[in-house]
Formats: sequence, structure tokens, C-alpha cells
Amino acid sequence: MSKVLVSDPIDQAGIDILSQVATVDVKTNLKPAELIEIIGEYDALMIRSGTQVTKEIIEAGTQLKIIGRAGVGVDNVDVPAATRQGIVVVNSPEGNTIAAAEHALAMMLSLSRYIPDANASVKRNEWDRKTFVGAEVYKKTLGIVGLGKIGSHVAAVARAMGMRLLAFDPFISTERAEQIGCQLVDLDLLLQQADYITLHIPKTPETTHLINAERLAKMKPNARIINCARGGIIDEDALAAALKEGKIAGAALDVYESEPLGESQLRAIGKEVILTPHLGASTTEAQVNVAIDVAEQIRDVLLGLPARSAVNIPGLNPDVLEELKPYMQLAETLGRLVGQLAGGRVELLNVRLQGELATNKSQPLVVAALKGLLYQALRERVNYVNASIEAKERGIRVIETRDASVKDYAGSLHLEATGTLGTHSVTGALLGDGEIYLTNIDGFPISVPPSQYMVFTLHRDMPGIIGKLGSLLGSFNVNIASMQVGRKIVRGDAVMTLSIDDPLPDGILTEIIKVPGIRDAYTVTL
Ligand SMILES: NC(=O)C1=CN([C@@H]2O[C@H](COP(=O)(O)OP(=O)(O)OC[C@H]3O[C@@H](n4cnc5c(N)ncnc54)[C@H](O)[C@@H]3O)[C@@H](O)[C@H]2O)C=CC1
Ligand SMILES: O=C(O)C(=O)COP(=O)(O)O
Repeated sequence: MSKVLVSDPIDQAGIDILSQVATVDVKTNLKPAELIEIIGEYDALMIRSGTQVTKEIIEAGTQLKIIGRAGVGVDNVDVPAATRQGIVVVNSPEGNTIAAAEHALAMMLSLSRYIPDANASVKRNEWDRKTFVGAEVYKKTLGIVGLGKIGSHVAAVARAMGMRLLAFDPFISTERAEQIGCQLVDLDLLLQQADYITLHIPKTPETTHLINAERLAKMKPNARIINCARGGIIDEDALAAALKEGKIAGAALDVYESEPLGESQLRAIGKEVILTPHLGASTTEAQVNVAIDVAEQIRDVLLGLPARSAVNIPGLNPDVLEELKPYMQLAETLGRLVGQLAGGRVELLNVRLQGELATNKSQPLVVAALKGLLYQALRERVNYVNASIEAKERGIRVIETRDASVKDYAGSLHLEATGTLGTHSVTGALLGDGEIYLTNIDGFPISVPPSQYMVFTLHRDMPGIIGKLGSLLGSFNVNIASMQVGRKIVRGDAVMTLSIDDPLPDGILTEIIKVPGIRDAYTVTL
């Protein structure tokens, strides 16, 4: 039975799903050293934002197949390290969208009406109606930085409250922004015009300290800023200084450069600052959503099925995979075959997607072909997650072409590998019943289903050669299951493909090459 470690608090609905297929250990608040010590036992790790999944933890997780983030942000996971190790990283892209958007909106209204401080004063038995005179958001300008899932929901609600909307997001189109009712502007203009600014972007090297002293200085003195995205997008020291100097009117933060928040000048500022302890996703509904979403994906991956929201396997979503499924095995088989024919170190792989495969959706087939190609070198260590990165690190260049005009089969795949020992090519297709067929080897047409052990020869098409090869193999007790010759012209060059019942014993290949008329021979294990 697989083992799953849950190292941050998640909803019981997720634990129930994981328990269907695995032994589940819930161990929260582990120190990094404690996690490193035990992670080697586990097949999957499920986390929220509390656990920092560093390179060291990933390297110690020698059995790990999947890391599931019950939430959106994966900035607490060293995703490149996981990818290199073939570990799929999944998240729940939509499970907490509404919760996070509503928290940002609650922060905006709370900042405007000083609700936290007003509440605290009444609880202290005061009745102060002067200090807490606020501002309306109606007809004010809201600047949304990051118009993704959360930013878009914030926009929809803010629009209903009568706000004017500006957005900065270099990765979305003006049309999309207009559909949501936002005017797409550059960051400077947004900073200069907005009365409220709300951040909904991921934390990346580009967004770290995006809001620094210089940008805070561009904001209006009555402006208020809200960060329910990630700590570190705002420079907290610069923010505290801007608030103290009255350069801006308020700030509401849910996330911090370091969590839990330690010593901070922000605590000393009064009603202009609201601080919550990373509560954006903390609603009952969101926690059920993300726990189910991620637990289902962990369950599926442990059962050998694809994950729907993998952040490190581009293009591999389950709908596309379902369509491509029969072809994935074809691509992997051809990759294994061409890699062994090429022998030596492969430097270039040409992948031609033909017929109905000539669409952008077929990209996973390229990954499957690479997985097959690298199998010789990496065995079970190569998978769909790390095949591309492993190929890149080995200096294998991949050229992908598409040719819809090839109509011999509904869809076919042609691979050509060039390495230190020469160039070889294979083509394959699926026949009516979905069975894989090899349809061409090194330019010679054939029609053979691949088998586990195969021998290929390049020879001159002449009488007697098949008999000689048959008796040679017979003398070594090698049983031939099937045999086929492919040739372009009579008595010209030809290719012979043999399926044999057992691996070819050592030393026989050199005997085969000695048969007059045979120029070359290869044996492969598929
Ligand atoms: N406080 C909390 O508990 C929660 C925080 N979050 C955080 O909220 C953030 C947004 O989440 P979603 O809307 O779901 O993500 P999303 O991926 O749907 O949207 C992010 C948007 O940011 C844009 N973007 C990326 N880099 C940018 C840049 N340099 N400048 C401007 N825009 C940029 C992208 O184009 C995208 O449209 C994430 O950082 C996530 O971790 C999410 C849920 C809960
Ligand atoms: O989903 C996100 O990105 C969040 O920040 C939520 O974090 P949490 O799961 O509540 O620790």
C-alpha cells in the first residue's frame, strides 16, 4: 500500500479520499530536519503554504511520485528540483478562488471603514464615532494587479459596487480585460490613478518587491493597498515607511515576507493597517474544495493515472491525454526503438506528427517519444515529468514537425534520431483495432507489430539470405516468432525484421553480420 504524508492541516474530505488507496499519516508542524528524516518512506506529500518543500527535502524523498499543494501558490515548493526528480507537482487552481477574492474585498471595505479598530474600541467599552469616519468605494478607482482567476472575481464584485476598474497584467489581452469591465493600463498609470490597489499575482523573481519605495511614492496620498496574494510582492519596510510618512492612506496584508510574521513595524501602525494571518483560503467551502481536488489527484497518480492540474507537465491535461492515450504508447515504443537503433549518444531527435496527429494538442507525444528514447539510459527514473528536462540536460535537441498531408493511416508518428553512430528512423501507426504497428524502418516499408525482443538486419535482397539467417539463429537455439522483409526495389537493399521469443544471446549479432549479403544488424528490447 502506498504511503501519503500530510504535513499541513487539510480538510477530512481529502484524508478520506487518500485513505481509499494509501496509508495516510498527518504530521503537521514538522521541522525541516524532521521532514527530511521521514520523507523517504512516502510516495506522496500533501501540503498547504506552511511546509517549505526545499531541494533537500525533495532529494530525501526518494520514493516521492507526487507533491500535492491544497491551494494555488506553489512558491513554497522547489518545482524545478521536483521536476528533475520526476515528481509531479499538482495544485488546486480554482478551489479557493472565491475565498481569496472575498477576503481581498473584505479587506478593502474594512480598510475604508476601519472596521477592525472600530470593533476593538467598542469591545473596550468605548463609543467613538469621530475617529472612524471612513470613505466610500462607490465611484472610486480600483487598480487590480494580476487579472487571473482571483483578480477577475474581485473585478466582477467591485464593478457591482460601482467602482471604476483599472488592471495591470502583461499576460492578458485588452479584449479579455474589457470583457471583465477593466481598462488595461501600465503599472505606473495604475499606481498614479487608483484609490485602492489589490494584488493578485504569483510570487516570482519578477514580482518580488514589485511594490517598492519608488512605486509606493507614485501612489496617491489617499490610496490604500491590499495584498492577499503573496508576501514579498510588497517590500514591507518600504510600506511601513510610506504609511508612517503619510504617503499612502492604508494597507491590508494577509501574507508576509516571512510567515508567521515576526518583528514588524507594521504592527505599531494604527487603524490604517489591517493584518490577517494568511486567511485568504480559510473558508470551510474552500478548504473542502482544495482538499478534495488535490487528494483526488494524488489518488489518481498513485493509481498510475494522470493528474488534472499538474504544474510541471505542460499540456498534459486529462482530456487531451484521454484522446491521445493509444498514441502515447506508440510514441514511447518508437522512442525506445529508434534510441536503440541509433546506439551511442543521440544528439538530435526529429519528431514528425502526421495525419490527424498534426495538431498542437499532440505535444505530449513528443514527451512520450523522449521518455522512450531515454529509457535505455535512465530506466524507470525517466517519466513524463522529467523526460524533457533530462533530454535537455543531455544535450539532445528536439525538432518537432507536423504534416497533416500524410494520409496512409489516420495518424502516424515518424522519429529520426541522429547520434554519434549515425542516423536511424522509424515510423509507426495504430491499425483499426488500435494495435501498434511499425510501418517503416530506415526508409523501408514494413508492417509489423513490435514485440519485446526484435532483430533488424540491413541486407541485400537476394535468394537464400533468409534461410541462412534462420539456420544461424536456429543453431543458437533462438526461436523466431515472426519475420518480414521490407524492400524498395527487387534485389536492392532491404530490411528484415524478426521477432524472437527470448533476448538475443551475446555475440550472435557479430555472427549475423558475417552472413554474406547482410550489412548491418541490430537487436532491441522493447
Ligand atoms: N492569501 C491566500 O490565502 C491566497 C493567495 N493566493 C494567491 O493569489 C495569487 C493569484 O492567484 P490566482 O488568481 O488563482 O492565479 P492566476 O494564475 O489565475 O492569476 C495570476 C495572474 O497574474 C498575472 N501575472 C503574472 N505575473 C505578473 C506580473 N509580473 N505582473 C502582473 N500580472 C502578472 C498572470 O498573467 C495571471 O493573469 C497567487 O499568488 C496565489 O498564490 C491564492 C489563494 C489564496
Ligand atoms: O492557495 C494559496 O495560494 C494560498 O495562499 C492558501 O494558503 P493556505 O493553503 O491557506 O496555507
